Amino acid sequence: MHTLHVDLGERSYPIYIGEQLIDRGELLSRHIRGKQVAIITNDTVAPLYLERLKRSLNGFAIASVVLPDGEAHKNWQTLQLIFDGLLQARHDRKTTLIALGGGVIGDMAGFAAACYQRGVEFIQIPTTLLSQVDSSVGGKTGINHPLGKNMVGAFYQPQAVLIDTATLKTLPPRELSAGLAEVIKYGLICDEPFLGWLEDHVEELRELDSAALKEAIGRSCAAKARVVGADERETGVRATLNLGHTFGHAIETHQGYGAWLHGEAVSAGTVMALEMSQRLGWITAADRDRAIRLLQRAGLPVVPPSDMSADDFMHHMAVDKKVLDGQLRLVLLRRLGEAVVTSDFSSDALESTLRADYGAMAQQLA
Ligand SMILES: NC(=O)c1ccc[n+]([C@@H]2O[C@H](COP(=O)([O-])OP(=O)(O)OC[C@H]3O[C@@H](n4cnc5c(N)ncnc54)[C@H](O)[C@@H]3O)[C@@H](O)[C@H]2O)c1
Ligand SMILES: O=C(O)C(=O)C[C@@H](O)[C@H](O)[C@H](O)COP(=O)(O)O
Ligand SMILES: [Zn+2]
Repeated sequence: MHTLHVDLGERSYPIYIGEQLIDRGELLSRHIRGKQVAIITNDTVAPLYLERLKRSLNGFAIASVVLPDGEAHKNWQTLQLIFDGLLQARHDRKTTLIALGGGVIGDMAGFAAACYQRGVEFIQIPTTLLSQVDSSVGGKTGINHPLGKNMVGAFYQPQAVLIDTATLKTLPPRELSAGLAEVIKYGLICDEPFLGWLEDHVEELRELDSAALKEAIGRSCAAKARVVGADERETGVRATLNLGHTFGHAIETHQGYGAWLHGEAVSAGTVMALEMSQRLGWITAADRDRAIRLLQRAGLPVVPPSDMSADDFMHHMAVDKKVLDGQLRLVLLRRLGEAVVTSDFSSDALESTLRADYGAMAQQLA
């Protein structure tokens, strides 16, 4: 087992990475204050891992809340089911919520923990690649609004993150690829050597090679912990973790939550951010194409949905959380391995980015 730390003063916590950690009850127990535990999961993950987790929490009074699966359920109605379950089981202020699942479960369970009786503790047990490399770390919790992605939520840090890499063995390949979009993001925004490593190991990752997975998850979590430790509430550098997300969230909202996976939308959005960075003369066409090729090799879409117009993008991007005083800010690349958050671009540059022929670009590189 490998342990990393998110350094946030009194809100600091460990990230444990290893195989079969779900069975390590003694590790989890260190982070549980009271006698009550509520496991929040969904109807896909529950049959796979819920009983094992319950067994390893021997001695605690355990309630479980099994939610309907999917991004389309990341909303108020589903959140209410968590509160219903906690109240029905008479959970008090010393209860600990455990999020067992992907990013949807982690974001919702974390938000429920932030709200229930004005705040109870929670632990993340992420079971998708995306949640292991990104969403379980950093304390962004929340739900979607029909008008915008993750528009209602709270910054609320977990007590611990327990990453059992063996859970990835049951993950569908499409979901694994979606997670790779966020892994590649770290290379692009802050770690160019990692990008080179990913170019050498992307096939191994897709084949679930355990050494490669451990390396990719460890390096991704270390990057995320570093950024979050420097800027917990996104007043500066943390916004670089949003590379590709302004375009990507527009895709997710416009297509209907769940039609495009988050990682898929981030991948196409990253291509748009690369294109814009190239149009501004910050990266070369060769840099852009290098990154697009890696996304393609990861099994990710690199072309935005054909039914989305430039106006559709502008409409959804206007509610992005990085918009300040009505001004759109985007995460772009100064070079591969260095991101900036900027509003320093002309409307022409944005317009031509939205109208670029991504289909032709993808075909040429495939
Ligand atoms: N809080 C953050 O910092 C942050 C960061 C990135 C993404 N997110 C959010 O995370 C969500 C996406 O997360 P995701 O990609 O994990 O999607 P997800 O939570 O929908 O999980 C993907 C699918 O995999 C299933 N699944 C989970 N673990 C499994 C396993 N081990 N075996 C088989 N199936 C399994 C799920 O039931 C689901 O069907 C989005 O809502 C996104 O906004 C949040
Ligand atoms: O942790 C962060 O900060 C991120 O931006 C990570 C993103 O991958 C993630 O999708 C996040 O939920 C997006 O945040 P939002 O504030 O744009 O909703
Ligand atoms: Zn993301």
